[in-house]
Amino acid sequence: MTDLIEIKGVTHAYKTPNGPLPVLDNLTLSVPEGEFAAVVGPSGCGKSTLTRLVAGLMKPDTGEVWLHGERVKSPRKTVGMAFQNPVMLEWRTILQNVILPLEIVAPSMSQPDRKARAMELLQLVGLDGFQDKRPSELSGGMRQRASLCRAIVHKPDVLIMDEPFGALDAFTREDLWQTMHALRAKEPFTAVLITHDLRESVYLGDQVIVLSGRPATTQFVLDVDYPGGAGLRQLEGLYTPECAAMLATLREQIQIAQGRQPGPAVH
Ligand SMILES: Nc1ncnc2c1ncn2[C@@H]1O[C@H](COP(=O)(O)OP(=O)(O)OP(=O)(O)O)[C@@H](O)[C@H]1O
Repeated sequence: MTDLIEIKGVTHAYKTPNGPLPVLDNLTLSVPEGEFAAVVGPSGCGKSTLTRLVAGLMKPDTGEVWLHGERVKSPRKTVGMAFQNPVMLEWRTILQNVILPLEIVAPSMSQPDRKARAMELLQLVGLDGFQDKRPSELSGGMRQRASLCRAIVHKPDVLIMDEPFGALDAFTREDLWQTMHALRAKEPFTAVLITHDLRESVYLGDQVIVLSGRPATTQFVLDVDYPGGAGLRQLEGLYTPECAAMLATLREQIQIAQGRQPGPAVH
């Protein structure tokens, strides 16, 4: 499998009134095409900075970011993004919000084709019937579903998600995890997910990348061998000894990243 995202020896420091704040330190990682990478690490270690670099929203001080064999030097249209608080335009309907990236990336696409594409995704995430509502008429979970549709409507090379489920209650979050798997089964994409939730990282990730404390570097990579084999992952798999062992390993790595002695694992 070829690597779709390649981050090679990236170092970055923010300029602050108190001097440079080193955030990334010689960070190297790669995500093969079609894979889902979950990124975890201590709070403030530089995870969001990493997503901005991949999207081309900022340039690293040193090192290189490559996407699909091209060096990233400016914002990329071929990247879809979803955040914790989806920014939806209230004067547009849900359908019009989902269509928005197509208006920018595919201006020659006909209106009926745009609508058909958006409706296909809205149906897939269980939002058919809500396409004419305004964002404020939907629950937080529904808005996040619509935001995921908007992030992939233009078939981006890579979907970057920064804590997209962080503000949702536990049950809604689990529903969204399953929706994410359903979306990937329908149209595979390469994804980078920033999360603080280790269960989420294991349920969704093909690999879980643990970043060290700031300035972040790649401390550990877990290849997820999710119980149940190929096919849609079942939530029940999270309660198996295999998953418990993976979660214990990740928990230990996070403690190391936080500069703490790993404590006993709780199963
Ligand atoms: N534009 C900026 N200018 C100066 N400092 C910044 C800027 N953006 C982020 N920082 C600082 O850089 C560090 C890393 O920020 P970043 O948001 O990448 O971390 P994070 O791992 O995503 O954090 P969290 O886990 O809390 O979401 C933080 O200390 C933050 O305060």
